[in-house]
Amino acid sequence: MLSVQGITSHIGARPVLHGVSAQFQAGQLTGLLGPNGAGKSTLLRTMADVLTAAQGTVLLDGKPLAAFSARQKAQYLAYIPQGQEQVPPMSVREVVSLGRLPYRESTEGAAHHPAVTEALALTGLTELSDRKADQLSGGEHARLMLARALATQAPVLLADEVLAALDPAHALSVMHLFRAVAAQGRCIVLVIHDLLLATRFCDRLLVLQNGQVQLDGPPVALTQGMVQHVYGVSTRWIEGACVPWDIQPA
Ligand SMILES: Nc1ncnc2c1ncn2[C@@H]1O[C@H](COP(=O)(O)OP(=O)(O)OP(=O)(O)O)[C@@H](O)[C@H]1O
Repeated sequence: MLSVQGITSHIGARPVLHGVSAQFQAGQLTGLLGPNGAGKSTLLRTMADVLTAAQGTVLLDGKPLAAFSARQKAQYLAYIPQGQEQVPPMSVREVVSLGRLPYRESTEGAAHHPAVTEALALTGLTELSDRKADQLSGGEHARLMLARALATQAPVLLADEVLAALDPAHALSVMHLFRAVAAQGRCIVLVIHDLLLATRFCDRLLVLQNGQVQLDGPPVALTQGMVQHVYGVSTRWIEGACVPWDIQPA
């Protein structure tokens, strides 16, 4: 559904990605892992067409991104950037309804579109629908951004560290939600630092280090040696999930 071929990126003179290639299938939840500065957000932004690579191609259903109009891309790709985005002084429901913009629905129609109501329910925001969006807590804001992305009904969802502000219950609920959304046939790429949740919930892990792919495979391929090599931490596997255990002595 979505693939990157030989992506090489520079930010200023600094090389960030070096010939990254990968394929992301419909119905698959991929965890994009790697240490701080590895290039995960840069790769995601390139796939979202926010950044243009110096070399390489991003293909959607086999066609280069450039072959799609801006509106087609907005209908096809939902992107949640890293960090807390400033939201307009609108209600939670109205901000989620902005996810319908690529379809040019009327403001009134969009606010009551079934996809908006469903996205609010799936992210546990129904009761906050009428609250001012700029008055939410960090975790509620993260779920709002996810709800707006889900309201697009885009077949590809690119999410950058959406779990960072979530408490354990909401983090688990969002991972279950991603699984359910992937089961509908959507393609999800999630930048994630939580090894336990990544190995427990993702179908596949793509691990970047210094702008290069270190691993592309199922969660079980993330061996203790690989984690030690990439992050410098020791791990234990508990019930099929990789748990960071201690920092390796330098
Ligand atoms: N606007 C920018 N100007 C200069 N350097 C940048 C810029 N954005 C990113 N970089 C650099 O590019 C490299 C990759 O950044 P990127 O945000 O892709 O990493 P990441 O893997 O997402 O990291 P993190 O886990 O910390 O979010 C880093 O060394 C970063 O400092």
